[in-house]
Amino acid sequence: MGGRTYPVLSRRKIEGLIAEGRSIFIVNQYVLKADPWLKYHPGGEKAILHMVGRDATDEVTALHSIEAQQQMNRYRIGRIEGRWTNFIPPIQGGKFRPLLDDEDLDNDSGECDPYSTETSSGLSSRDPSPVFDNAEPTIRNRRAADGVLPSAVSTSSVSSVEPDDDGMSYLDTITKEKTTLDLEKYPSLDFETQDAIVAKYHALAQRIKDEDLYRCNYWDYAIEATRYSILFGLSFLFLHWGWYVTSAIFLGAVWHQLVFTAHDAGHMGITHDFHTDSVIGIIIADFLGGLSIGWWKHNHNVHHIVTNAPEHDPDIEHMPFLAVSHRFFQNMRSTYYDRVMEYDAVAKMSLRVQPYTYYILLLFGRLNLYRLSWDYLIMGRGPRKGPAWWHRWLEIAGQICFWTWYGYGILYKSIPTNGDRFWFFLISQMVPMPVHAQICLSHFAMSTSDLGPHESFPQKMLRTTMDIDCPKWLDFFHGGLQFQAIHHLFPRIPRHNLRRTQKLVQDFCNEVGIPYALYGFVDGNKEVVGTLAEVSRQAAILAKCQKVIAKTDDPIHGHHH
Ligand code: HEM
Repeated sequence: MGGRTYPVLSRRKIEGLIAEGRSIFIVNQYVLKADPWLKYHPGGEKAILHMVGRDATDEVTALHSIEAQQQMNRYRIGRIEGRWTNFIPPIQGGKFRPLLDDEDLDNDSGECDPYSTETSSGLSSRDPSPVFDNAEPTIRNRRAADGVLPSAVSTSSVSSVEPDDDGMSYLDTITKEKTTLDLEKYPSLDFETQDAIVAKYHALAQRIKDEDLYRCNYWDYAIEATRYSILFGLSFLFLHWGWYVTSAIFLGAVWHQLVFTAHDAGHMGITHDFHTDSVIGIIIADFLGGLSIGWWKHNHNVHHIVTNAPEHDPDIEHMPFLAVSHRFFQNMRSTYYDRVMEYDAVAKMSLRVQPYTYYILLLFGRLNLYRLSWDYLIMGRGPRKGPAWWHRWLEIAGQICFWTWYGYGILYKSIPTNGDRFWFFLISQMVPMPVHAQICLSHFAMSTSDLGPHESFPQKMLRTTMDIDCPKWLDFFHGGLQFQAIHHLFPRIPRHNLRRTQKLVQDFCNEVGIPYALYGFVDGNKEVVGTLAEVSRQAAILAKCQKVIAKTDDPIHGHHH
């Protein structure tokens, strides 16, 4: 296929194809159409849909093996000339104008004015829809690029807002304030700055390759396996002796540790071979832990692409129990779950107390994961065709195996009384709680603002993710999640190489002027609880606004001054 030449496709043509429902994105200046592949994609449909209309080069390179990238070449339908200006993908609400039969496409060379407030493909005089949603963030970026803030808002206080409507202007003000803070803190979104960041990110990727940081040292996993075996062994020994609580604690500790290796395997970060790492992941997650790695990957793949976007990232969608952004007060529609996340009475009550209930909820996190795993496997939400078709069946076998050894073997056969069974179950399920806290820690306190489609992949990852500073000897406890920002930049780097990668990433951040968020474990937790408390306060203010409106609107009790 190497020698094949592809036609240059104009921006207008690409827009028209997307308007027809085609899944088109750009990789290394080639135009790819993934329609026939969507059903087969091991990364799930949504991962691709979030890249439609965008230059996906960095996301695709970060998340795929070389073989997968070669396989992708089959879907090339053309190429582009010049720099691609990202559209907002349809799944994120972007609007695309269909091609008209008599439209003159030759007028469009694919070049565009990035700061045009019209569609950058150049509106034709017969344009059927002069209002073009995809232009909106361009307007915002123009302001950002000019150093003018998105709107004249003060960054000092949110409580000064008049409760003049149903509270929506209050929420808008917070959104603008948060966006303004990000625009001040992070490099400008103009093309020149973002392109320079991307060029340095590519240089960083090359350095990482040159230093052989993708090579997994299997001895590191021999140490992991030894640790897991000792913990498992102790759990069974204490079970045998009738020390049920102690046994449950050790079993919970194994699960806490196993999650990290399942995460590595899920990212193909161990052998880098899709099938081998998938089997490792299924053995660990399903056979030993009772959780579906397929469910987790389905979720996690999207999370890696639209990190911390309230409408799109399932990892921060925990309504009605928790909200890490005021934007969840707006009955937002989740594109991941395809449903409205209602801000209802239950949500209002839970959010009021969320800084206090946070850790308690995490204690039950694992029970929720069983529910989600079964839903995924029973409903067959994963790929049914393509290279990952058999994962579902191996996972179901894993679930049967898990409930045989854990449910029947331990809970029923080895433990004599119902009381002991209850405590064993509860304690073993709760001990892995720190892993849930560790997962939330990476993102909950970071920005949830949408800076539009022109923000580069590396900047977005670093703006939405934090790392945890810990001494080397504690690395086993954090299991690699302490290097989450680095992991988001390069998801396939083996976990045990992340500490070495950190120095390179720090240099990169200094060079391009992106702050690298690094907190101690305790401080990071304080940030998270602080964010939960802030959102909780915002909910209380909103409720107050709405009460005032309700009163003034009430014809009997209302009193207009
Ligand atoms: C026609 C286009 C595409 C093809 C042929 C393709 C192919 C593949 C293959 C074969 C895998 C399995 C893992 C591997 O071998 O690397 C995979 C995984 C994945 N793909 Fe794609 N892909 C395409 C487009 C995309 C796009 C546009 C995205 C969005 C960034 C994406 C995101 C992912 C993710 C997140 C995974 C899971 C990675 C993991 O398991 O760690 N893919 N893809």
